[in-house]
Amino acid sequence: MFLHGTSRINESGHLEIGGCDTVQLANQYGTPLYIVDEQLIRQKMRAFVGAFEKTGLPFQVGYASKAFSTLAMCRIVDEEGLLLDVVSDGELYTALHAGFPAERIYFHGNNKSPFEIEYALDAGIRLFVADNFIELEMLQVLAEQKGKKANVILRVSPGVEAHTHAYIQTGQEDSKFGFDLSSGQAHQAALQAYHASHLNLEGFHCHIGSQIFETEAFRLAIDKMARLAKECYEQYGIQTRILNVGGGFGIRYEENETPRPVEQYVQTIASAVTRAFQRLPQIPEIWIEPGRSIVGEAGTTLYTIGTVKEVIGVRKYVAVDGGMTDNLRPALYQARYEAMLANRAAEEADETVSIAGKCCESGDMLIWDIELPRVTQGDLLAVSCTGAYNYSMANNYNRIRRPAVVFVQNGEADLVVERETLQDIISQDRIPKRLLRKEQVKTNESQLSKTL
Ligand SMILES: Cc1ncc(COP(=O)(O)O)c(C=O)c1O
Ligand SMILES: N[C@@H](CCCC[NH3+])C(=O)O
Repeated sequence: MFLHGTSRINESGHLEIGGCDTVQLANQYGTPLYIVDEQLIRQKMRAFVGAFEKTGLPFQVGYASKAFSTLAMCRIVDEEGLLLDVVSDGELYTALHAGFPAERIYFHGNNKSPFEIEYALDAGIRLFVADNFIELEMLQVLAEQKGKKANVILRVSPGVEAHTHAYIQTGQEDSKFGFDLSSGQAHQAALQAYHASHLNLEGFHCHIGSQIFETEAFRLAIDKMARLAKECYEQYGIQTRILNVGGGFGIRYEENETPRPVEQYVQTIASAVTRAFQRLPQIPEIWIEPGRSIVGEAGTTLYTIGTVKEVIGVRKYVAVDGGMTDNLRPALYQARYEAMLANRAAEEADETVSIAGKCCESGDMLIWDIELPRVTQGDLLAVSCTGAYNYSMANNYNRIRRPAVVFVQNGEADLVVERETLQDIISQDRIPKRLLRKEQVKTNESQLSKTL
């Protein structure tokens, strides 16, 4: 397994992250356990900011909450001075509850509800990334009702196909996200927003997909967005003050993968924007909003190995105490991960096994064909690079409890999300009166009265 950030193999032959022995973490917090290397997160954020500072251009780095959102994470994003991208009332609530300043939060999403829009307007967020005509109308009406002006940038689908899994491509024309560029919808939306009495159009947004290794797709998208900005300026007098080019920068899940260094993505974006906007009155403030490239490599999931089944002459299945409930990505995108035995990290691999999850789904396989030392029940498996879209996509399939999350740094571990309890699993359930057994009626009613 490729070791990221502060991960190393310590003198006991155990995997250590942030100065904490993962075997001790497993004993203390149980498994499955998400371990997050706080120093690596901060380092990634600073790398984006530092790379932009070198360009001398106006910029803002945002963090896409969808990759991993908790109260503690919002505190770190705030301390590092980034903007925060949210896409739901839940992400907004988390941010505000963490004390994240509303004026650095902006709201994404292709189907924002009236409640979400009102909540965000009341909170006084920085802006909305408007996705479609119905939303523009809702924003105008709700802002007017509140006697406010809503700042907006328009999400545009630029018709650029990035080379990544089809389910995480978003910039192509046939997409559920954004105003289509080629049919003239984006121009029409710009005109509508510009003339709306309670909207303040500040610019444009595009996001071409996720886990992108090439830089060419970003350049192509920026060229198209600059053409849109130029046409809007020349035809309607609209000035583009912000150009948000999204996130999507690839990371190294497997040792043989070679994503570009952050500086290279930033350099490409900065020079593409400078060149493409040279005939316009001003270079817009460049925004990016990475998620995966900030938290992905910082996460490691620790599992306990349970059963082992050998299909003679075919394959050995090694089952862990989690699976598609804590990491949906292999089942959803055929995503590949690397792993090691955390308690025997220095030992040589001597067999090929496949790692199965514990859900009642044949597709619940975390890793096919991985080389490991001969495993036994009770060994600890550490799967690397699980910081992004793991905890945030975790679910309770089979009524499995979602794991705890610990942040580690300088030898200290802080529990930032508690493991769900069995009580949590039924906490939202209600039994209708007609299904209650006699002895349950009283308890249920007293519970209900407590909730009401
Ligand atoms: C609009 C938008 N911005 C930002 C992101 C974050 O992408 P990534 O985590 O690949 O950086 C996404 C997710 O793909 C997205 O849809
Ligand atoms: N959830 C996806 C990426 C996010 C897509 C959001 N536009 C993944 O795990 O890779």
